[in-house]
Amino acid sequence: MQINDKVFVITGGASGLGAACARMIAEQGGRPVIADLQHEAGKALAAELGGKFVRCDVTSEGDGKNVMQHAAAWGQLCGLINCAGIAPAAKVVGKDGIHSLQLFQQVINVNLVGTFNMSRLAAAAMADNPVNDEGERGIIILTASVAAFEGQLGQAAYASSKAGVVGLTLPMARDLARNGIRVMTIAPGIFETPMLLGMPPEVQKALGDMVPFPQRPGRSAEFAHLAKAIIENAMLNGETIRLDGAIRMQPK
Ligand SMILES: CCCCCCCCCCCCCC(=O)CC(=O)SCCNC(=O)CCNC(=O)[C@H](O)C(C)(C)COP(=O)(O)OP(=O)(O)OC[C@H]1O[C@@H](n2cnc3c(N)ncnc32)[C@H](O)[C@@H]1OP(=O)(O)O
Ligand SMILES: NC(=O)C1=CN([C@@H]2O[C@H](COP(=O)(O)OP(=O)(O)OC[C@H]3O[C@@H](n4cnc5c(N)ncnc54)[C@H](O)[C@@H]3O)[C@@H](O)[C@H]2O)C=CC1
Repeated sequence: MQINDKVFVITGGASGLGAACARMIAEQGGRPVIADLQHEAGKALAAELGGKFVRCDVTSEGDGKNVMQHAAAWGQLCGLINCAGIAPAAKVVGKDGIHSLQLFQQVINVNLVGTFNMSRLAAAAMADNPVNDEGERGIIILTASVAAFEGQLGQAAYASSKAGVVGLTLPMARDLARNGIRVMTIAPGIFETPMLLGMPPEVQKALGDMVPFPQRPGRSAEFAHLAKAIIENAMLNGETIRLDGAIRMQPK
């Protein structure tokens, strides 16, 4: 799929990995539409990149439809990159007592249901595109996490939400093959973003030290680099790619 002059929606695009993807799309001559809750950061980045910002809660059908309408009004929507996500931590039974059911539902709702909501709406919008020389109409990238495979202590909600994203990848790719839309997932390891930097320094160091090589957190531009490769390689479909420096997370 070509990026130049095409519209790409990036959820969670106001920060971290999503912001890096919005920047990559702009650098490649594409038209990034940043869909995020963070109004100020989103508008500022959109202004810097010559993109657009649409305030959006990915769990909202109305917000998602509004994003796709803005995208379609700007040009040909050819891609969606789902980066919106939250990562609260709580043990099933911890010093503060039993894991909140509401918290579990919120994490699943944002990370899994929100990803599905935006993906189905983008797929419907892209299904009307003319095909390119590969027969493609669009590309959808989901963001999981290594926690989908090695969730740590306190990650019951987060890890299961990300395992759900991994599980969504192949059936959605199978469903959308007839529409010429590919679906791929990136499972990042430890990446230097506000989400990670919000953790205590000792936790950040412990995680960074777990990475065999390179022994450091990933950079957001490295995530965007893989997203670009996925967009441009028509043979990548229905799979989850770990981007993690060979980390295999320990219990804590
Ligand atoms: C303090 C850290 C804050 C973390 C904030 C979360 C931000 C997450 C951002 C992650 C970005 C996403 C990146 C990604 O996708 C890739 C990754 O996943 S990177 C890995 C990220 N890892 C985590 O997020 C780990 C999350 N888990 C935790 O932070 C901790 O497990 C948690 C804060 C949930 C609980 O910590 P803990 O200190 O162990 O508190 P506890 O409540 O479990 O226990 C403390 C202490 O209390 C006693 N106790 C506990 N349970 C009981 C019990 N049932 N009965 C009696 N006593 C109990 C006991 O003395 C405990 O001490 P221990 O040493 O554990 O015995
Ligand atoms: N930073 C890391 O180490 C890793 C991050 N990830 C995942 O990558 C994705 C991006 O994470 P980061 O860039 O690190 O985090 P971040 O916190 O920097 O960015 C997440 C963005 O999502 C937005 N968001 C949250 N809930 C939303 C909602 N309901 N609707 C719309 N936007 C919403 C936030 O406003 C924020 O701008 C997340 O899905 C996260 O779980 C996965 C593995 C590692």
